Amino acid sequence: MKQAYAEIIGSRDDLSRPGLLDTPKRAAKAFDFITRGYDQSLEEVVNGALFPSDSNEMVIVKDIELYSLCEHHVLPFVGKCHVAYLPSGQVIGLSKIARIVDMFARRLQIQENLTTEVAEAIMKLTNAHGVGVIIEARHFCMMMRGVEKQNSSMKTSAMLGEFRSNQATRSEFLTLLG
Ligand SMILES: Nc1nc2c(ncn2[C@@H]2O[C@H](COP(=O)(O)OP(=O)(O)OP(=O)(O)O)[C@@H](O)[C@H]2O)c(=O)[nH]1
Ligand SMILES: [Zn+2]
Repeated sequence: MKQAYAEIIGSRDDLSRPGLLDTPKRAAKAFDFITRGYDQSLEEVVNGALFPSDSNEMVIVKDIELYSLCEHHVLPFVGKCHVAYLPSGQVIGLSKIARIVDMFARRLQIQENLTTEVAEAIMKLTNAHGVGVIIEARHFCMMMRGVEKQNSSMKTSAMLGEFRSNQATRSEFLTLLG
């Protein structure tokens, strides 16, 4: 990876100037970090944090900040993720929802797939009656280059189980999000 960065940066600038000497190494380390989701698995991230519970009321975790990379341009898209689920006999550790979002975000992604992957993972793990995920994000490939729109954002949702089949559940989610 370091070699590849040296080639890319060297094609535009003088790699031997002091400011750039360690840049391929740093950039490789940074890329490794921001794509570390490839090295993680759901089991490892959740670490068994599922707890029996009789609660069957909606749980919402909102405003989970999100940093991902678009798979088309390898530029960041940045925003917020909101996750809701209807427990069925067990609840998941609160922080694990954010960890699951991070695991899928720290890969090359498109926003639609990221949204669905988070929803399906939580559904599968918790066996919930339903899961709803909404992501709103700004894409640097639309801001720094290309069409150069600074203020547009993209909103995507994935509704599974009761969030898809039951209009009242979906409405409660959207209302509670405010
Ligand atoms: N649906 C979707 N599209 C995305 C996402 N991230 C980037 N894109 C789009 O992917 C498309 C790639 O289009 P291309 O025409 O192949 O690439 P391009 O010439 O760089 O396109 P422009 O960005 O329009 O300059 C662009 O329209 C991007 O806006 C995403 O998360 N979801
Ligand atoms: Zn892009």
